[in-house]
Amino acid sequence: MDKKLGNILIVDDDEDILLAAKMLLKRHAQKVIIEKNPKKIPFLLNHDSYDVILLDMNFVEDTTTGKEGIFWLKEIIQRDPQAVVIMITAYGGVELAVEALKEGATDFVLKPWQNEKLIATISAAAQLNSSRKEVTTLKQAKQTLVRDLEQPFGDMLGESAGMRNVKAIIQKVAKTDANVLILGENGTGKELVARALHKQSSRASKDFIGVDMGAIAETLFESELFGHKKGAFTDAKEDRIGRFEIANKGSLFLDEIGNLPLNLQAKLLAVLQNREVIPLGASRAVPIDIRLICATNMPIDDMIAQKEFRQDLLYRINTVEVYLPPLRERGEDIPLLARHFLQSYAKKYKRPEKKLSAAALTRLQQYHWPGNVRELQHAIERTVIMSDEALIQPDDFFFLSQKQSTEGDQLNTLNLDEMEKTVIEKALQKYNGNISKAARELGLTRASLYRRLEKYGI
Ligand SMILES: Nc1ncnc2c1ncn2[C@@H]1O[C@H](COP(=O)(O)OP(=O)(O)OP(=O)(O)O)[C@@H](O)[C@H]1O
Repeated sequence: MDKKLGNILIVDDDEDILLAAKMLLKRHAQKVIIEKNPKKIPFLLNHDSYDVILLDMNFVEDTTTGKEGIFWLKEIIQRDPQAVVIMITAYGGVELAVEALKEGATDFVLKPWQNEKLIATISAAAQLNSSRKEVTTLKQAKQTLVRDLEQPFGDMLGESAGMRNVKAIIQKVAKTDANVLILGENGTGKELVARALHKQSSRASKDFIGVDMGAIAETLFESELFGHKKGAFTDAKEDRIGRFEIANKGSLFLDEIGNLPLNLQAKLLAVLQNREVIPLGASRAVPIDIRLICATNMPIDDMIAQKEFRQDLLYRINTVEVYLPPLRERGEDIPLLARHFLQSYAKKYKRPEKKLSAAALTRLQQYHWPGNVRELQHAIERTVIMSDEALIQPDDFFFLSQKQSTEGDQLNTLNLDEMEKTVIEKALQKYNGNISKAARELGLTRASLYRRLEKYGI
């Protein structure tokens, strides 16, 4: 028999009613839970989720006014505004029914009930519940998609040997379903490559869903990726679908994969092997069909040697590897990128288009760009806003390293890590410890800056 009524909870202080309802409904429902004592309602709500709740209007303490029923109805709705509650009463005056409906009840049945009528009422309520769930799921999927669409995403520029190599790999693998791992420092264009892979793949008409593992609290990784059922943990107030499910049939981009803790690496590996996810608190697995693209700026081979990253997971995610060289190693791309950013920011800020003097260009090519293309982009953006001249001169650019030298506070090391640490400290000093401002100045995301603070113990 089709158990389409789902999970039903019945709360009534009349044991005969409870047993009769259970006998009748258990043939149509997946599970029927009965309870005599309404005070158990909070406990029951915390421990399971119900598609429909049948609630008596009158309990022994207050037999006719319906106040106790309304009180428990409010309790239920407060805990779960989506709950579908049908009130039962033998004293079902119209007024009481209307009051219950106003308080959020879905429907009303009178005792003694006709079996067919009761089933029809519950069936309609269960359908309403599943529509509500569907709407919530769609809303969540839409929010994620809108966020992704809002991300700036343009063409990938660059004619250096390094960039030509990157574009050639993209062309070869985009059409396959091979898992791709993109390696490169922050701001080198890893996300751009991931999007290009999706755009040129057979999944292009489906979704590209990105997850920045560096920006999610460790405790939320699992629910974010795999989803959860209501009640799976304290804050799980409603079902939530994970990014794997949202990306189904499309591409899933896991940025900063090096941040995934070891226990979750094992779970991710199982998902990739079995091609299905089990949301937290769920008993059934959901099949998934995604193309996985991962990226990291971390030295993944060192992490494997240190046993911080699983070798077997690396083999799963790096069928093809794409390496993005840092901008300082592809200086010939700088003029092209700089002109492109000059043009787009002039348009964005409605400023007349400026040109770069030869000296300014040389300066850009000599700088070491720790924040790579993102830093160049921000440097140009600032110049477009600040400079009034049509021809941009070297002094129109502000770099952290320039500031240091004019302050007589030069870096006395050529060790990249030490340089980076010093530059980060300077940026924090400049902005009185404001992470967002320092990150923006450095051309890093907040998450990347946090990781570096941890790395250097700042
Ligand atoms: N080759 C390129 N052509 C044009 N724009 C680029 C190029 N590479 C990077 N960008 C731009 O630079 C910025 C940073 O790129 P992206 O976010 O892809 O870098 P990332 O390596 O993923 O950074 P992170 O490691 O910090 O997440 C974006 O605005 C992107 O559009």
